[in-house]
Amino acid sequence: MALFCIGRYGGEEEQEEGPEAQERARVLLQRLQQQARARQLRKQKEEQPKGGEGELCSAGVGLSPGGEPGRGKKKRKSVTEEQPCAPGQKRLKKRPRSPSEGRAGAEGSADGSTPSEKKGKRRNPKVLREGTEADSEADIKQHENRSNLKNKSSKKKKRGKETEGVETREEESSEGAEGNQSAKEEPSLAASEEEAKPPPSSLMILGDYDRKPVQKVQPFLPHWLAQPKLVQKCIKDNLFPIRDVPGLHPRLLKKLQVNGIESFFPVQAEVIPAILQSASNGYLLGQGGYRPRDICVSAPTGSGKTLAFVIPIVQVLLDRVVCQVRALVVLPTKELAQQVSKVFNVYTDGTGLKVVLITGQKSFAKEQEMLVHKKVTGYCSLADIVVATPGRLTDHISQTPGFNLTQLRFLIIDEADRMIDDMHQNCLNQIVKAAFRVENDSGSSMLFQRTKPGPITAATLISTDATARGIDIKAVNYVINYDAPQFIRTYIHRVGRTARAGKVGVAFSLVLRIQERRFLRMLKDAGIQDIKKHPVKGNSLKPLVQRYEEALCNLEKTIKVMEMGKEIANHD
Ligand SMILES: Nc1ncnc2c1ncn2[C@@H]1O[C@H](COP(=O)(O)OP(=O)(O)OP(=O)(O)O)[C@@H](O)[C@H]1O
Repeated sequence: MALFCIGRYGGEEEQEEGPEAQERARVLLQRLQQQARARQLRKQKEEQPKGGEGELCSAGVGLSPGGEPGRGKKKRKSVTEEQPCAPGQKRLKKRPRSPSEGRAGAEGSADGSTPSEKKGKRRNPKVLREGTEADSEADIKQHENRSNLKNKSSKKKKRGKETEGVETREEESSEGAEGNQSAKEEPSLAASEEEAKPPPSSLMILGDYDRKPVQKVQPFLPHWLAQPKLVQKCIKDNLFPIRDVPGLHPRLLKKLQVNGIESFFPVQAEVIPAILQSASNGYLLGQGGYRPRDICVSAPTGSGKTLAFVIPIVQVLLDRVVCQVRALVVLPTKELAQQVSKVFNVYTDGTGLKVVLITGQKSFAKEQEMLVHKKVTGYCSLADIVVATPGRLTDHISQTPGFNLTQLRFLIIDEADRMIDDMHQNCLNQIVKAAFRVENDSGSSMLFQRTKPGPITAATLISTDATARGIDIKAVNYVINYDAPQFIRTYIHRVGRTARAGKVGVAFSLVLRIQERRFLRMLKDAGIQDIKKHPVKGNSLKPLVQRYEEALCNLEKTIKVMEMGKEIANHD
């Protein structure tokens, strides 16, 4: 600010006042310089007995916080080296000057004052400086001391700044020369200020390095998550006759009936019309012509989530003309993908829509043949609906020429929570990237979270946690947890293999006495009641040990046979 004032007053007043003003300026300038020298001597005297430590402290004040040691030293250098330099003079020529300017500049130099230094200091954005050049000299020394210390620890940093420093120096030097001229141009103002109150030798730190309080990000739940549409949990009491659901295609109504479905479950009654509504005019559009809504569904295991997306997808694609991948369902395991593709096959049968399953159960080349066909005119899709596991899908995205997801209308991430748990995010990113490439702007995505099977023997499903989710096997009446699940989620996915689709089922959990308390508390916290305790005496289990071991041997053999069967299928 002070610098600005000096510059603004330059020239004109002096021209008006003529030689008198010039003389006055010269005298005042001399007085200023004397004062500065006196102050410098005083300071040196004061500082001498204190030794190095004291100097460093004061240098700390002189420097802006986080000081720029390299720059401080450079400035000093630039002052002596660049004082007479041309750029400053060139700039001086640019605007009209009073005759006094030249003299004042010459005087400044003669007395060892360093215009660029003065101006450089004043223009330091971090420090508002009001001292005289003597202060500047002292400060520069302090800068140097400090920079010497800092340089040891930050040589690299300094090197980086040197180039920057050179530029700054040049600029400061030229500006400094100008500033010096201006300072001399306005002796009366400077002098009167100087006399009224001696220039403070201290520096004012503006504090631009002060730590600003980090704003706390308030947790925010989007509306759809904060206020979800709740659906009835109890299936049996909340059935919706399929004819009452608006907008259902007669063809699908018939198919549903043929497959023994007369009523929709609550989640279906909610989701099916919502998706159909977005496609009511043949295009996928949301309300008011906006992008169709994304839907996130979280419903209990066995509540009918598969049909909730299969039915509307098939209906929307019924009228498609060209075969293109328009629906993609991604599931974490082959078994789940197989299960879902079967349901699609049931409802697309006789419609011309093609469903392709890509899970790695077949060879990569075979899957490529199922997905695309190469013609003279280019590739054409052989799939309308792709049901896939993430790994294989991403392989096709990157390696199958002609496999194109840009016409996608529906992206279903089934078992979304698990996909995230299992670190499939990277695959998801690639899928979404491919699906939402520029051409596709009207995509809609859905997240379905469901609750997987392992080796199945004739009548018993023996499942690990890794295979306990989502698999739908008809008429499973009992689930036996032969160890206590650690987490409620694991428990729910395991027991969810029974009591599906509103039916009843029973789950047994074998729990050691030491595990009992924790297990019961976990169920209670989850609101699971109706638990009956059946104490089993250790002795009564002994006769069963042999049978149990035999069963394990049989299981091992069965798994081997199944693995061999899969390998043969892969080679076909
Ligand atoms: N409206 C319906 N009427 C009769 N049965 C139905 C109906 N909808 C679905 N089902 C049957 O209910 C069972 C469970 O359905 P589904 O597998 O879709 O459940 P889910 O919610 O996906 O379960 P999970 O989360 O465990 O995968 C299936 O056998 C399915 O055929």
